[in-house]
Amino acid sequence: MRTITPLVFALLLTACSQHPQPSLYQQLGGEPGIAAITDGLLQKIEQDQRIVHHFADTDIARFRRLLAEQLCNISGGPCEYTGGTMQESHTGFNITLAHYDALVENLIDVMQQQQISISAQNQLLALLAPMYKDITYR
Ligand code: HEM
Repeated sequence: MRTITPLVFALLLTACSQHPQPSLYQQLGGEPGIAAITDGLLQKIEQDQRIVHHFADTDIARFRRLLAEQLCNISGGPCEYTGGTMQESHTGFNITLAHYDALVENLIDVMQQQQISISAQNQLLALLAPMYKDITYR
């Protein structure tokens, strides 16, 4: 018994350490979760007078597809992002930091409504935050 107990303990420890943490993609609800976040964000943008004008000439179906691809890709999901770079896609729109903050505020509201954990929300926001340099004042 004395020799078996440490062995069992070691095996249990190994099993625990090999149990993977859910990826951010999984924490966001996988493909259906990201589809719901994207749709929710589009609805919020549509109602937000601070930023809706930027999308007046945008092909919304294409934007929806590319945004979902990008959220899937950066959160570790099995998707390829097929859109343009953030810099080229946002050039000429005169997007300010206030516009950027408005969009992020909408995204947080949507994630809150979808009951995404605060930890997962923060992980996604941390991935998006550095993009502001490529999106604003272009
Ligand atoms: C974290 C922030 C953002 C992310 C991740 C993001 C992501 C994207 C993606 C993936 C696209 C499609 C790229 C393509 O057309 O190839 C796009 C396009 C676009 N984004 Fe953003 N975006 C962000 C912030 C903003 C903000 C703050 C605004 C304005 C308030 C904005 C306005 C637009 C517009 C108008 C388009 C469509 C451009 C067109 O019609 O060709 N985006 N964005």
